[in-house]
Amino acid sequence: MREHVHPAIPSTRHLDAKSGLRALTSMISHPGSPLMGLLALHRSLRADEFCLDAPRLHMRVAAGPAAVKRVLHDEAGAHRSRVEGDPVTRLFGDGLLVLDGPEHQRVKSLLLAASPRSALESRLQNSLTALDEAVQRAIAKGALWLPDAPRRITWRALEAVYFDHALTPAEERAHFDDLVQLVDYIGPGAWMLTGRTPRRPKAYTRMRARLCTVYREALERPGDAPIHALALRYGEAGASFAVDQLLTLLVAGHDTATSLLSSLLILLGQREEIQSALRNEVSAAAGDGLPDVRTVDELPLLDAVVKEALRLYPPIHSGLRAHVSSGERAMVSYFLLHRHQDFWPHPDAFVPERWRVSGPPGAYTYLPFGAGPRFCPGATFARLEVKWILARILQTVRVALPSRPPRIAMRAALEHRPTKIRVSRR
Ligand code: HEM
Repeated sequence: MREHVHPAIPSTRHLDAKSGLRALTSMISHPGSPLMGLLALHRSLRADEFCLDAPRLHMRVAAGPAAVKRVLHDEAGAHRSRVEGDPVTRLFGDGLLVLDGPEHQRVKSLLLAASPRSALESRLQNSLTALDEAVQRAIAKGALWLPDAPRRITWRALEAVYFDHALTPAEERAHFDDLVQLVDYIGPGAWMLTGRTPRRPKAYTRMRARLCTVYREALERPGDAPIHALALRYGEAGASFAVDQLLTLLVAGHDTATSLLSSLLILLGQREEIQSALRNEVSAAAGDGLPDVRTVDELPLLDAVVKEALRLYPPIHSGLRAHVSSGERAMVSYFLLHRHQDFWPHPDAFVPERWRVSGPPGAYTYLPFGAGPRFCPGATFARLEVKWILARILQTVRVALPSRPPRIAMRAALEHRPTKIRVSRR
């Protein structure tokens, strides 16, 4: 195994011309994207930790288990989550993603305590009729547009379960573009090279105002959703802080599930035989009616397919950190880790069967939800909702890709370029 514990870390500056050109070409041409370029770099440098060096950019990339463990776990206290003034900080204010230290711990514990698996399961189960309406509306048009259709569905699920709020079609129409603008704002961009943070979009003010209203409703109407735990703890006086948490949950929670659902639909559109086997599995367990959340969660092929999609296309492709004293930026690349050729046979292929034989090939080789103090607090909910939505889609329609698979883009989450998935009733 190649691990650099006290490394003289190789850098992109050390690339020979041929490898550098290959990585560059991969970044800008089909089937490339910055992520595929990063993969090409990783394979060229043959190192589990390396530096990306460009004018105004110096970033350490952790891409092997030991290097990743060091950043996420062993040296977690030496890293801040965010850099002052970057778009994530400007958008989420004091949101969980931005907070560090004891305040981070407090908010995270509160949210985790308010979202035990049993409560998530029953809250999701209670919102299935509304969720199904969104699924049926999306497929009624004879095609599923990615990423818009999954975005609408997962947004609804998130608000129902975490905010105890039934998103109305009018609200959805009024704020869908706002949601997209917020996601666009925090994606990697020229600001990483220029150091100049773009202005916050107007959508920020509109979405915050909407979330303030949702929060006030929760203050007046107690319940057991995570929003009620925030309301109980922070009340009216701490409304601004609580709304920072809601905005964080909204964006972090729906954009990732959108990405995963899009990947699944694309992969199943390409692999008719797996799609068909999955449909049989769902039908055998649930017939044609609305499946039960727990039943769907326990289906073995569905579980393997979701795990493999998360490996191949981890929605959060990277975790960014900044070293507390040096300010040096570090990137944990979940994408590179999941396609590491020393650990995964056929790393770039979609092979759900690998999960039916065994688990991940070692500690810190498979981290779709991160690890250490900043692991994802929405992991359980994400798995439950995505499995259910996918099962419901497959119960109702066949999905087919019209042409070759779309390119992937390195946005806030990993995103497939806009794609039309044809659907036909079974
Ligand atoms: C398939 C869906 C999801 C995936 C793959 C995913 C993945 C991740 C990963 C990898 C991290 C750690 C990032 C890092 O290392 O910097 C993370 C953090 C986070 N996720 Fe998720 N996530 C998903 C869904 C959700 C949902 C549904 C929610 C909310 C309900 C959520 C809320 C968050 C928050 C708030 C953080 C920051 C945690 C912290 O900084 O302590 N995520 N997620």
